[in-house]
Amino acid sequence: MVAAKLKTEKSPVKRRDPLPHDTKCLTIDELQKLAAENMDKQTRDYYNEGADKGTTLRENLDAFQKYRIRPRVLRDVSQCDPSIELFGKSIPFPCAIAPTAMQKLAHPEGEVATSKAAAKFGTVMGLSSFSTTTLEEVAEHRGENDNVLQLYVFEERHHTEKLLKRAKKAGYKAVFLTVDTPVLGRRNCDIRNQFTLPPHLQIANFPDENGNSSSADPPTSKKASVRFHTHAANPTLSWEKDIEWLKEQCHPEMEVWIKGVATAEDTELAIKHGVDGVVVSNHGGRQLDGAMATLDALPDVARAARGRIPVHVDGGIRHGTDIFKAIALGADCVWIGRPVLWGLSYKGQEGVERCLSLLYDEFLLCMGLAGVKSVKEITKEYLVRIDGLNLSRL
Ligand SMILES: Cc1cc2nc3c(=O)[nH]c(=O)nc-3n(C[C@H](O)[C@H](O)[C@H](O)COP(=O)(O)O)c2cc1C
Ligand SMILES: CCCCC(=O)C(=O)O
Repeated sequence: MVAAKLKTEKSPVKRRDPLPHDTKCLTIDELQKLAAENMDKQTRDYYNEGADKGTTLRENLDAFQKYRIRPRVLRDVSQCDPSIELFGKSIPFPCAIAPTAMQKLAHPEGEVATSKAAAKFGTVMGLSSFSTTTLEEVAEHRGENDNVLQLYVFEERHHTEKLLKRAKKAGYKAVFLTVDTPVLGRRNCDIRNQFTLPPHLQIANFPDENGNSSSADPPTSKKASVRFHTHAANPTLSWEKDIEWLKEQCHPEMEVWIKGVATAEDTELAIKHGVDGVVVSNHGGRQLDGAMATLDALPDVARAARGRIPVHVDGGIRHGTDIFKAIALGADCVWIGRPVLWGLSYKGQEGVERCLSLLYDEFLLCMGLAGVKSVKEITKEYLVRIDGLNLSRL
């Protein structure tokens, strides 16, 4: 009698309606295989490769296998709530869409399809500066959703200034300054394939003097004002010179986050310089090959932040249990890069929804089976680390 009464007093947790199963695509690994069938070699290589020998790309994935979950039982998990708050709004689970460039290579609707999927699902989308759709067009499809703009601060500041004004006007919530790209990582497949955007696609955010969007021309071309080969990397960026400037351009309308932090020292500096949040990232293993896996870097960053700013992480997340482990090691939220591109390539908007939905279902299942009812309950108490044959508590 008492138990029944207690149950009715609980506020019911609104769960997402599950998508009907796609029996060909029940895991992110299957999604990757299905996507590969729809991409040409240049696109597949560009999306999937890591820098140099691919060590960091592999370790981003493998790092999750160093941990196992310590499930607790008899906890009444009938009302699990996987939602969190991001930018002051509730999102269904602690997972958002990382910015990835040139999404029309994956699907003709490109970034618009991703924005629609994010809106329908209710999570935040990160848009790359090097998108094949303008930031305004992407924003038109975001519904009630928040989007953030990933930023490369170019040596010619005026390009960045213009972009920031447009982002503010279009209602972007934050800019994520990518800081792991002072020089461009070595991507051997792209070199071999002589990677370039097909002529019908443009880097849409940077029109040339005649108002035409720039294409990803080879570096020899003089046509475009901003080209990703020449502009993504900016070796001159520094804490002192650029962060203050960026905050002046963005605040108070847009938050300033730093994407690509890996150490406690840089986390301290980020806080000292007044940034609003950090993303532990190594650019999906596409920049410094031999850098730490992001999951290995995360605990140090989270310890240094001491809850003063949010700490997010990306890299190698391919299953709901990976999200659980990242949260347990101190992340407030994770971002996913390649799985979204695979979803896009598989079925456009529907494929991205499928990708998010698979991860959501897996995460919710993991919470229930591990015995936690809310995301804030997920702590390192729920993990053990595997060292050879030994399991150690954290
Ligand atoms: C094809 C591709 C393009 C990317 N483009 C950008 C970009 O324009 N800006 C950026 O900051 N990060 C970019 N990233 C990195 C992602 O934002 C993210 O850090 C990474 O993909 C996370 O790892 P995951 O792919 O294993 O999830 C890109 C990643 C990929 C795979
Ligand atoms: C070439 C740099 C822009 C896109 C990017 O960040 C990536 O491919 O990782």
